[in-house]
Amino acid sequence: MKSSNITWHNSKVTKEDRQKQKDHKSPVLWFTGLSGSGKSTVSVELEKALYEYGAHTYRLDGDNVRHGLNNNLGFSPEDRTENIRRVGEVAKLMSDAGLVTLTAFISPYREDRDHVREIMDEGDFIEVYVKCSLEECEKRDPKGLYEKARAGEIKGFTGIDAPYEEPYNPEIVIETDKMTLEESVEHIMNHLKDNRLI
Ligand SMILES: Nc1ncnc2c1ncn2[C@@H]1O[C@H](COP(=O)(O)OS(=O)(=O)O)[C@@H](OP(=O)(O)O)[C@H]1O
Ligand SMILES: Nc1ncnc2c1ncn2[C@@H]1O[C@H](COP(=O)(O)OP(=O)(O)O)[C@@H](O)[C@H]1O
Repeated sequence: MKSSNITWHNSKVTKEDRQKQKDHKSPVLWFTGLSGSGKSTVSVELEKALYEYGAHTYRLDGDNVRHGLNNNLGFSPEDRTENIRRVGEVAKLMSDAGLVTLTAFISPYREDRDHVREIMDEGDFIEVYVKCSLEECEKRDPKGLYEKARAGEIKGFTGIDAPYEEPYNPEIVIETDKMTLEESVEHIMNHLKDNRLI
């Protein structure tokens, strides 16, 4: 809810100043996909590749942010929406700070991802659909959560008894059940270079 007693205070250093200083743009690469699809694995490798390329970057991850900023949120539809709303605002601040910002959240609801897109400056929001079959994600089950969900020990688990709404027009699709980790990272790096973002 907006309060009429809060007024925006402009800085003397602009987002464009910071991008010029860093010699790259500051897009938000929004990784979305099922649990176990590879959001964290790919974004960690991409972060390293961007760093070695000389870009200033930072990565936000669902598992990590839920230990701190969002440690009061669960997995109800409302809590997931609030999780994504908060992370979207933080990612916007990081983009404004001139960082190539990577976010790795299931972010299952189209409406929530579209809201983040809308608050970003034109061209800053790059939706990266980490596509992987539920069958493959369950086979991987890196944290044993699918097994717990199937056993009924976790209720409302994405893909099992909670929905995942696939992106309609993501800027990038990486199929981690068909592409190697290296191929995924290269594909994203090429997209960033081709679009003169880094
Ligand atoms: N019920 C339920 N559903 C889905 N995921 C669950 C759940 N409970 C815990 N976890 C673990 O939390 C990680 C997902 O957190 P996110 O913040 O990315 O989820 S969301 O965007 O709010 O939907 C997710 O991490 P990733 O596997 O990295 O996606 C899970 O390990
Ligand atoms: N081609 C691939 N790309 C990314 N991850 C892969 C690939 N093949 C297998 N994996 C494995 O899949 C799992 C993905 O887990 P994780 O990155 O935590 O996914 P998420 O963050 O989407 O939950 C990891 O154990 C990773 O080693």
